[in-house]
Amino acid sequence: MLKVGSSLLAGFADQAGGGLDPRYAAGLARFIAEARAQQREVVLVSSGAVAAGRSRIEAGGNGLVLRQALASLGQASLIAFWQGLSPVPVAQVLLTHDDLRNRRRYLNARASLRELLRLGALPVINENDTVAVDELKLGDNDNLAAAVASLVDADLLLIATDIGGLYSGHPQRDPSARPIPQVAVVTPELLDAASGGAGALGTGGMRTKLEAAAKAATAGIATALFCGRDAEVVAALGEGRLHGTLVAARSDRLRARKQWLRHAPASGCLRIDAGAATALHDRGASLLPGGVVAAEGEFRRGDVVELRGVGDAVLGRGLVQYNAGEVRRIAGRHSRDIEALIGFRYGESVVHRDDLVLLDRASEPSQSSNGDAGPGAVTELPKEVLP
Ligand SMILES: Nc1ncnc2c1ncn2[C@@H]1O[C@H](COP(=O)(O)OP(=O)(O)O)[C@@H](O)[C@H]1O
Ligand SMILES: N[C@@H](CCC(=O)OP(=O)(O)O)C(=O)O
Repeated sequence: MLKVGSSLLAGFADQAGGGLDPRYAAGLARFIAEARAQQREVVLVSSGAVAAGRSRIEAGGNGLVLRQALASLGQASLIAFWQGLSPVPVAQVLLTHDDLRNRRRYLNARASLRELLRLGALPVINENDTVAVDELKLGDNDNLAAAVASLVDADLLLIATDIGGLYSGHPQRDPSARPIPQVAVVTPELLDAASGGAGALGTGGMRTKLEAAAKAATAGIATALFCGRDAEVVAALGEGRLHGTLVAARSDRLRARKQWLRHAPASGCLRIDAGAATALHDRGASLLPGGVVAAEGEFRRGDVVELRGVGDAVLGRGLVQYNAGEVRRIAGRHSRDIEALIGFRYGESVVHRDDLVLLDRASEPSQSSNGDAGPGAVTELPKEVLP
C-alpha cells in the first residue's frame, strides 16, 4: 500500500500552468511496476485532485466547498495522470470514512479491491471529497491510507512525501531538527514534534502521517515514511532499503483482527454440521453453505455471527457474507447453486476464513447471540482501522 501526497505531484515553483507533474510520480510509478513484477499486490492512495482541479479553472480561495468542487474537477485528470505512468489498467476507487465504518460497505469495498488486484489492475484510491465533510471526512489521505491498508490486509504502508521522514522538530523551521529513523511507539511527544503544519499543498503535515502510522501499527501493519522526491531513496526502497522513518507494527496483523472478532457482540448464530466443524478446525477452511444446518437471528451481511456445532458448543465467530434470510435459503446446498437460489452471489463462502476466529472450546465463555454480550465483553479497537 503506497500513499502519495499532493506535495509530490503538483505546485512546483518552476512549473508552468500548474496541474500534475510527473517528475517524481514517474519514479514512484516505476517502483510500483517493480513491486508488481516481484508478485507484490500494490494499492495506491493518491492525493492531488484539488491541485489538479486548480489548474483547470480560475478560482481563488481555499474554502471547503471550493476544495470539494476542485477535487471533482481534478479527479479525472488525476486518474488519467496515473494511467499515463502505469503499464497496467488503473481503477478509480473513491472512499469515505463512513464507507469503512459501515461493515457491509467495508466488505463490499474489500471484495471490489480484491477483485481488482486479482484482475491485475492498479487501484488508485482517493477520498470521495464531494460527500466527505465534517464527520464523514477522514480528514486527510494519510488516515485514509491507514484504513485501506487494514482493509486490504497490507504487508506494509508506504507514505511518500516531500521530506525524508519524521524529524524531531519542523525541518524547515527548527535548525536543530534531526531525522528519526525508527519509531517503536507513536507517543504524544512525537505527535507534538510533528505538529508544525503541512507544506504549501499538503493538508495534514507530518502529524497525520504519524497518526496514520499509529493506526496501521495497531492493525499490525508497519509504516515507512520516505521522501518521494529523492530518486535514490525510491530506488533503494525497491531493493528493500528504507531511508526515512519506519514506524513498527504493534501486533501481529491477523491477531489484531481476530482479537476484535473474538470479542465483538454477535447478531446471530449459524449451526454447522460436524464435517464443516472439522474442515474449519483441521484445514483452516472457510465455511461453505453446504455445512450450514440453520441460521438463527436476523443478522445482516457483514454482521458478526457465532458458529455453533453439534451439542450447542460455540466453535467460533466470524463476519457473515449473506444476511439471515439468504443463509437460510442456501444452507445445506452447494456453493455453485448460490446464484440460482438467491439470484446473486458475493462469493462461495458464508464466512470467509480471513473473517473467522475459532474459539478454544474449553475456555471460551458462550455469549448471547442478540448483541448483548454483557458489560466488559466488547474490546474496542480503533474504528478507523477495523470494521
Ligand atoms: N517533525 C516533522 N518532521 C517532518 N516533517 C514535518 C514535521 N513537522 C512538520 N512537517 C511538515 O510536513 C510536511 C509534509 O506534509 P504534507 O505537506 O501534508 O505532505 P503531503 O502532501 O505529502 O501529504 C513536510 O514538508 C514538513 O514541512
Ligand atoms: N482528496 C484530496 C487530498 C487531501 C490530502 O490529504 O492531501 P495530502 O496531504 O497532500 O495527502 C485531493 O485529492 O486533493
